[in-house]
Amino acid sequence: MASNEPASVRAFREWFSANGGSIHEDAYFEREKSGMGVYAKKGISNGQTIVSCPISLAVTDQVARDYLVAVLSDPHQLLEKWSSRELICSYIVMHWVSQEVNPEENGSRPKPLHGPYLEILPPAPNLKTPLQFTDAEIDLLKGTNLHGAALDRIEERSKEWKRCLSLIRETSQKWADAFTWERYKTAATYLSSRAFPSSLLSSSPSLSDPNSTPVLLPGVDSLNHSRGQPVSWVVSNLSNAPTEERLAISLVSRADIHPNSEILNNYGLKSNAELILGYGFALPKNPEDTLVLKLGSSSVRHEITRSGDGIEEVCQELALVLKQQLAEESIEDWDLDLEVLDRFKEMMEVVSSKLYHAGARVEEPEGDVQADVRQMMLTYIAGQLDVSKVILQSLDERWQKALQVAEEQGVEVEF
Ligand SMILES: C[S@@+](CC[C@H](N)C(=O)[O-])C[C@H]1O[C@@H](n2cnc3c(N)ncnc32)[C@H](O)[C@@H]1O
Repeated sequence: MASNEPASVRAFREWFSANGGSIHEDAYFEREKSGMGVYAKKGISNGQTIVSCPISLAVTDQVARDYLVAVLSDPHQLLEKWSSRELICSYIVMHWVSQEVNPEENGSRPKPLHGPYLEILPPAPNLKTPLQFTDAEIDLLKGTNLHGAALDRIEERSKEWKRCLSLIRETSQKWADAFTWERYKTAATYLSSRAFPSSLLSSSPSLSDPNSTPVLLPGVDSLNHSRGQPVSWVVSNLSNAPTEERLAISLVSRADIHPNSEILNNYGLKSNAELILGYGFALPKNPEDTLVLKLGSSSVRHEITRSGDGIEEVCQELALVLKQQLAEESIEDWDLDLEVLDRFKEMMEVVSSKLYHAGARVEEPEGDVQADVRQMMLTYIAGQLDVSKVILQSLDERWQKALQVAEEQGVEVEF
């Protein structure tokens, strides 16, 4: 219950309410493996606000830029070129840096503002995205699409960290020494696993604004995900004043919550690849799983779903490739279909075999592999294999149809 909450949560609650935030009186935080979970002391009825965060408490790229401009020497030109992620990650890391490095070194520089919020976030060892994977864990992904995606993610973040570090070093070598890769990875994981789109924070909120940037909303981001959980994110005016600064974003439950059950959010429909890369967890039998296929040197990326959407587009691309290879030669439609299906099947046999091998390696891993990471990978690979089975089954059905068409045209196809 609230009185048994960890000291960090009590300090967060104090900071949050002193700055205009509010948390439902029957909601309490409990420490768990992934960080915190939020639970209901008593039943909470449909339509009630669970948590409300004023926009003035949000961690935006503007808040981060203002702080960095104030503390770094001559930062203007460089900071202009930083992405929202670089700004926010650096701002987060500077909380730890400025706390650790001699206060005299910091002089009269302003302090970052979100300390009590960062204190309730999961510590680095509890984070499980590929940024935290050991080499052995990354290697286990070989043969899956996630292997390349994980390596790309690590490389991109590492480049960002080096760029940010070089500017920090111009101000203070001690700061630069404390501005570590480990800390930058932690900040980047906080951002990928908790950010909301900035387009939500307007008096006319939207989820599909291409200019949207990531924003952290303390408190609102404390709820775990449940697929399909009915919730609303509501933008309201705290004081009836028509200024954006007085806006707050609230999470409202759209279902009755039973006593002692977890209060959940809904992060939207995401595949396990997306959940692992950004959040560090996977959902068993996730209906949003897709298998990504690319043909040879083609740049087209096909995402095949569990219901087989996307298979037809791969067939069409293969047919185009085959027609180009045949040049002037004429070919019956059913014959082209059979060629396409043959090639597609060959490709899927390679994909499935790689996935089976990856699954077998994950079943009996070698080296430094954590049990929960191994389980997450097994869940991901099972989903990839499910989609590849859907594809193979669809190819068999298409094959039978093409044979039937050939037969109707009086052709008996021999193998
Ligand atoms: C926005 S935070 C949610 C609250 C979080 N548990 C905390 O400590 O603050 C997102 C993180 O919570 C965890 N999480 C959320 N939903 C989950 C779920 N359904 N299964 C496993 N972990 C989940 C993951 O570690 C994820 O990166």
